[in-house]
Amino acid sequence: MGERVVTVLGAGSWGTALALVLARSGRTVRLVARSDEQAEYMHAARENSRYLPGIRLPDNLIVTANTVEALQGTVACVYALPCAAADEILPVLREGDYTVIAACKGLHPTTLERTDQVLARYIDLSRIALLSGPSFALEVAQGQPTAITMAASSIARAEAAAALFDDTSFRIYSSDDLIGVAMGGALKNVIAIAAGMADGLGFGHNSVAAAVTRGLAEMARLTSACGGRYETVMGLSGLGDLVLTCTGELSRNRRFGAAIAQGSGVEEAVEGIGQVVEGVRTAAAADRLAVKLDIELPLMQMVHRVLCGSVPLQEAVHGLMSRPERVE
Ligand SMILES: NC(=O)C1=CN([C@@H]2O[C@H](COP(=O)(O)OP(=O)(O)OC[C@H]3O[C@@H](n4cnc5c(N)ncnc54)[C@H](O)[C@@H]3O)[C@@H](O)[C@H]2O)C=CC1
Ligand SMILES: O=C(CO)COP(=O)(O)O
Repeated sequence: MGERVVTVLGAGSWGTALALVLARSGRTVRLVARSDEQAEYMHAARENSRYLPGIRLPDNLIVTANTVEALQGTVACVYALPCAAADEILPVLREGDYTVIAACKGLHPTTLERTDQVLARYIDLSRIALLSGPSFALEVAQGQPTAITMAASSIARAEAAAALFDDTSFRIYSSDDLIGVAMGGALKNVIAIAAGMADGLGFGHNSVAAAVTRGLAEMARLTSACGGRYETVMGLSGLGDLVLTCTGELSRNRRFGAAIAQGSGVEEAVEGIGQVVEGVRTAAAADRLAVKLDIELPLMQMVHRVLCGSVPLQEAVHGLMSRPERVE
């Protein structure tokens, strides 16, 4: 199976890192960039200098901008683009029998759909898998030990998708809880924004620990209400990724929260980071889901209110801390 072709859509940080893992696993990898210019540059320089500078692209990793050609004869297609691009890109993947592995993390801000639901609008459930868990692209690209989860509608399908990645530094656990894995990856970004805000306000470790723990309770509540499993939230794709992004300096969502606390506007903070910050859209979705499902998500809803300017950050902190005390 060493010669099998895998296509990766998205030559940003995560797509490039996953393409590197697949190439190290012996696959022939076609990495699809957004423009011919970007593809030609990366292909010639053997580097993604904007997103992962200094990391060499091996010869079995081909960079192209032609999605249709890149999908010919492929056994799997990894969707490693921001969630916002899904409705533009996924129709191209409708035909074909290859597995589609979505590696993006977010909830749709208006339809409130999870990644697996967005995919299911275009692709048969038997072809869908989700890859999610604590995995900063840079560390993955550097070959540092990483453990992550592959979910599909059955364990056998998840294992088959996981088997494409055969790099010992990239250890994949399997799950048949698509809902739980999709929710964990999306919601941890909202809590990471809160943790970044606490940091930006000059608060210490106590506040981050509080955000992680109470954030986890909110993630479990919302995931259960949507039909996902509590144990999944406690695993790599939930708690694992939550801890990583709430504490790791590499997290864009965390850095975004810190920039907001230091006075940046939302657009300015995203621009400053220069990469996707999925938690902004997901905070809006979580806020609406809380209302729709009649459940309490104080931290996530407060993040959304701060981001849309309806509550000043200092007032949000006071509001959260002065809620009636309750049994844990
Ligand atoms: N970077 C990381 O450490 C990880 C990222 N993810 C997830 O992977 C997804 C992608 O994130 P990153 O690669 O980090 O983002 P990024 O900001 O590094 O790169 C995004 C790439 O998508 C391209 N792009 C954006 N909109 C497009 C469109 N409409 N059509 C074609 N190309 C488009 C951009 O040109 C860029 O190359 C996100 O959902 C993120 O949450 C998941 C795990 C780790
Ligand atoms: O999802 C990630 C790591 O698992 C990356 O998080 P950020 O998008 O916050 O950088």
